[in-house]
Amino acid sequence: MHAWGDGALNAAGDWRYKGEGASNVVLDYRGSDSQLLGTVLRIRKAPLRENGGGCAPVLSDLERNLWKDWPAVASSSNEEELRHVYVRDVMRPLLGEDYVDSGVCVIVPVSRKFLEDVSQHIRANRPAWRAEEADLDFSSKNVLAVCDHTLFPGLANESDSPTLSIEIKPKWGYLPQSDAISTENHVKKVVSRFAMHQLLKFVQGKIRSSSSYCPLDLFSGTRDGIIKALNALFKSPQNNLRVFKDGNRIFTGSVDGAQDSTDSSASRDLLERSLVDFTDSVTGQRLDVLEKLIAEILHSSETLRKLLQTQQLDSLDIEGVIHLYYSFVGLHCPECGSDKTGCSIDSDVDKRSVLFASHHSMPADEQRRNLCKFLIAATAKDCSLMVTLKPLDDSIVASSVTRSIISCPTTGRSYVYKISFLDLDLKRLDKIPHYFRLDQSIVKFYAEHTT
Ligand SMILES: O=P(O)(O)O[C@@H]1[C@@H](OP(=O)(O)O)[C@H](OP(=O)(O)O)[C@H](O)[C@H](OP(=O)(O)O)[C@H]1OP(=O)(O)O
Ligand SMILES: Nc1ncnc2c1ncn2[C@@H]1O[C@H](COP(=O)(O)OP(=O)(O)OP(=O)(O)O)[C@@H](O)[C@H]1O
Ligand SMILES: [Zn+2]
Repeated sequence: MHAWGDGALNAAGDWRYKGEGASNVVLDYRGSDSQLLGTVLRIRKAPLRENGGGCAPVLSDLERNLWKDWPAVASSSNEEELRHVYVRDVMRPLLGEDYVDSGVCVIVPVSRKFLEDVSQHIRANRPAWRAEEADLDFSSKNVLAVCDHTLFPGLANESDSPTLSIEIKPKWGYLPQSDAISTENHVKKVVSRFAMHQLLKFVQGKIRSSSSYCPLDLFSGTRDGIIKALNALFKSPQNNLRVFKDGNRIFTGSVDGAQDSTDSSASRDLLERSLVDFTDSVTGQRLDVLEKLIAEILHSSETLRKLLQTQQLDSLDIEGVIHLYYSFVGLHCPECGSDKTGCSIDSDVDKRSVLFASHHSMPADEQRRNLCKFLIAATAKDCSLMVTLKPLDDSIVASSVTRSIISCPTTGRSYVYKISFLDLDLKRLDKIPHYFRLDQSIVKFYAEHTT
């Protein structure tokens, strides 16, 4: 990767808006320095209105204690270093070295002027609702430079065939079964978190219609389940699916300002047309072919299984973890039923009071390790997976011997592909009360509106 010197980032105009989430804006390089092609910058955002949910720039004393099993994480001195070492030391060993490229991540110093220029330059490309909520964090001294996973660096010059990238944000792939879940919230054990959250998002006006995508299908371990999930994602991409062609976003959902669900058939038609040089099939069938091809790749790979295992590190559920949190931070637990249920005749409440008392009296180190597992799982429930493919033609056969190759189950055409995880940021300890409130809102709202 490029040797970044002081002031390597001067020309804001060389960097193009590629996308953003709640916390970061990502730019790809469009300038003339060939060494920077294939690099993206990931720049932290800061909320425009302080909403009380903002994070401290680096770890608090409590968090340093929490993460002490990973010394480089605990001693991080700035946000970019924290992100980098958390991916390298915590997430990469869990998800697999082949799919997490923390090795080619560089922390690059930036000036305030560069960040301000970039902010101006990308304004028109940002979805209005994102721009109203946050701008770049102009106080950042560094940004992260990482590999652009929508491209195959090195293969671009060898072949004219297009590179396609499918980015999926899978969300929660399992149903929690913890004893800490109250009887009144039993629905959590049978309905996916994603489906329940859709209802709340719809009423809050965050989505225009409910998606039929079910993460349980994606993580089912079956080809048919994966195809069913992909089919629903293409019909209702929301913020769970994006497609890039040669690094340019060509398909997305409402989060990026695109039409959603019932309106997305027009953009699906456009996508079909963009696939003309990618699959060997006729119009009307290309998306089907693509879905089966992606399903084949995901089914034959260990990535979804590893991701699910990492999500399942949360075995106590937030209804159990909230008690560990209050003990760990040394505050009175406002959620605990133990002081309110003395006269209860409900045996579920009694049983759970005993369970929560045992959470509060758990040895501090065990509490700490369970909190770490919960937060690691939270990262795995929010990250994205990018599958990038390129038709394998004679010009790249020779250079692809060490790469993964898949044969399309419908057409037999061969593709070189890679799978990468994105957005493996650390979730902060002080977000746990928010997780509890959100969980309760989602499940209560769902229960009220479906019974
Ligand atoms: O809480 P959730 O499940 O809604 O997830 C949030 C995401 O909402 P989603 O439901 O995927 O649309 C949310 O995504 P959007 O902003 O809705 O695109 C963020 O990814 C957020 O993470 P962070 O604040 O960047 O650390 C996510 O927060 P975390 O829960 O991962 O901390
Ligand atoms: N290394 C990369 N290569 C190519 N595209 C990327 C890369 N990293 C991020 N992107 C694009 O930028 C978008 C935003 O990045 P990212 O998911 O890291 O933001 P975030 O704010 O952390 O997201 P979230 O809202 O999930 O917390 C991604 O959805 C993806 O489309
Ligand atoms: Zn408690």
